[in-house]
Amino acid sequence: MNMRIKGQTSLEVSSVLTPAALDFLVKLHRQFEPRRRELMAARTARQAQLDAGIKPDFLPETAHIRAGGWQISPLPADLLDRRVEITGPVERKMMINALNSGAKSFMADFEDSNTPTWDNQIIGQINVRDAYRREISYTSPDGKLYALNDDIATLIIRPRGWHLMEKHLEVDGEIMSGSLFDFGLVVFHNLQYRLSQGTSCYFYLPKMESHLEARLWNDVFTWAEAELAAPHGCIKGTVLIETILAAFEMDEILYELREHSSGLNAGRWDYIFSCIKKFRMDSDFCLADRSQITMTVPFMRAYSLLLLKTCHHRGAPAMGGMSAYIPVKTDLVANERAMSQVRADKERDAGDGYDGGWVAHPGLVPVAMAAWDAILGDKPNQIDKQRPDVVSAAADLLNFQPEQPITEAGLRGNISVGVQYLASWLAGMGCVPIHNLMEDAATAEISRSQIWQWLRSDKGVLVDGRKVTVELFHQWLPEEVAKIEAQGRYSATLNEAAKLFDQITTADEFIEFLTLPGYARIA
Ligand SMILES: CC(=O)SCCNC(=O)CCNC(=O)[C@H](O)C(C)(C)COP(=O)(O)OP(=O)(O)OC[C@H]1O[C@@H](n2cnc3c(N)ncnc32)[C@H](O)[C@@H]1OP(=O)(O)O
Ligand SMILES: O=CC(=O)O
Ligand SMILES: [Mg+2]
Repeated sequence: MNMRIKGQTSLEVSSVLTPAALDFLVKLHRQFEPRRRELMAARTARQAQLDAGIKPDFLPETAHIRAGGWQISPLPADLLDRRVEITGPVERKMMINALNSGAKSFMADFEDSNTPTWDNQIIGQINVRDAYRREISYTSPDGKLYALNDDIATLIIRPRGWHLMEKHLEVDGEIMSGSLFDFGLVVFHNLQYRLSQGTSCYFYLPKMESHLEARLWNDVFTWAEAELAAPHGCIKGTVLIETILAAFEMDEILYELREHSSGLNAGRWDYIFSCIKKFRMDSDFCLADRSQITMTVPFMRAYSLLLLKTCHHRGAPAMGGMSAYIPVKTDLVANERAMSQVRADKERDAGDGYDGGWVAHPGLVPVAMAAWDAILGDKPNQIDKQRPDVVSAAADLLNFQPEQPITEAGLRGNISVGVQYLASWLAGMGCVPIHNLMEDAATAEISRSQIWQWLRSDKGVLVDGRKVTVELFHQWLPEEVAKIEAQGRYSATLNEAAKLFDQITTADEFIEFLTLPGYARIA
């Protein structure tokens, strides 16, 4: 077997990377890595078209799929009611808290909220394995014991996106895809066990840009089922629609995965990032401060309603995304503001027809539950609620408003969030509270890509008339770093984070994902 483990070895590593598991990963790599590479090259080619001013539209070659009367296969019983889904990194204590939170389902995250250090990936796999078997427990340094309740959330796993690699494992001299590594280990160690318990392995599939990428996931699922002697269609995947290009291919994505589909989710934060990234060279494109880009601005509303309509037409769950507001322990007024923001967000999604939505924190489960209970009552979901009234044309999806205000506070906020998040990420924590909001890789991407774009666009002008320039950025970057330093946060990684933030913001070429140069810097 031509394979090399480049990460540190330990008892934990050997318990995950057993000879049989490695054999499975090697086969998975050989089978699918060439197609993954082709699809990454196709992303680059598509970007060149966008840079040349060719606007995305619904695909003419798949019109027959959009017009067809097909539906996705029936859902398993434990995916019928997902009215509240909690999410969080694959950290042991948090996984126990999430499973016990009262939410119907829990997305354990190897992606946006996780720094993919070797340790996090391997320990995360152990935590997932123990959670599936209900053998997960934890004692905190101060002696508090964590164990599972009788009634726990259904576990759903989010592997890394197609662009991320696992540099600690080489097959035939090539480093392995992070998606295939995460997915492969989860199903290899757990699928047969889950089936023996009358359930299965369920996934969230992130950051796809086309239905051909969904076809690759579908083929990976089918291959894994055959290899592990599991019934075809038992693995299920919910696709995050979190890129502007995928919004034009929602029917096609559901169609590709129709025997493995458990619906779509409106991944709002990466979606906003994707809009900025894909139209970065469009002189007409510019978005206002990050705080202004809410779910009710025209292009976000068009996307969220189209997702809902598409899912229900195909008998698929439509899952809402995440408000970034989190409980504020130290300030009652700020806490009540956060709760009412989350309440409004969930009530809008539930009222529109969504079948459930994400929360970032156990303290938000009751608020979200109340919003869906009020609409659903005893029904598990509202997939039967059709939305023929929704018409989201290409022009609606591309109606990028508002362009203003861009403010000093918005620009400084983006610098502060970007640097703090990178400092945390480099220290191994992929999700943190900053300025009382949940920040993860997707929200931080918005902050840094906005500045890149404002620097280059004629429209990148502050409300007071000042143009956003490299000089202004270089004046405010050290000022914001000094404020973070004064709070004593992230001292070990702050300088490196500030340097990296400066590089990716001022680089001539747009860096596709901040986690790519970030990954080169972690062990
Ligand atoms: C764009 C996207 O991709 S969204 C999906 C990715 N993002 C996420 O999954 C968000 C996950 N959330 C989190 O990581 C955290 O809630 C944060 C970082 C936002 C806030 O963290 P903190 O400020 O440390 O939370 P806080 O101190 O209030 O935590 C209180 C308790 O709740 C637990 N907790 C907080 N969030 C979660 C969670 N999402 N899942 C499980 N437990 C949680 C903490 O572990 C802590 O437990 P303890 O009292 O037993 O020690
Ligand atoms: O993954 C979710 C998002 O909003 O991004
Ligand atoms: Mg995302």
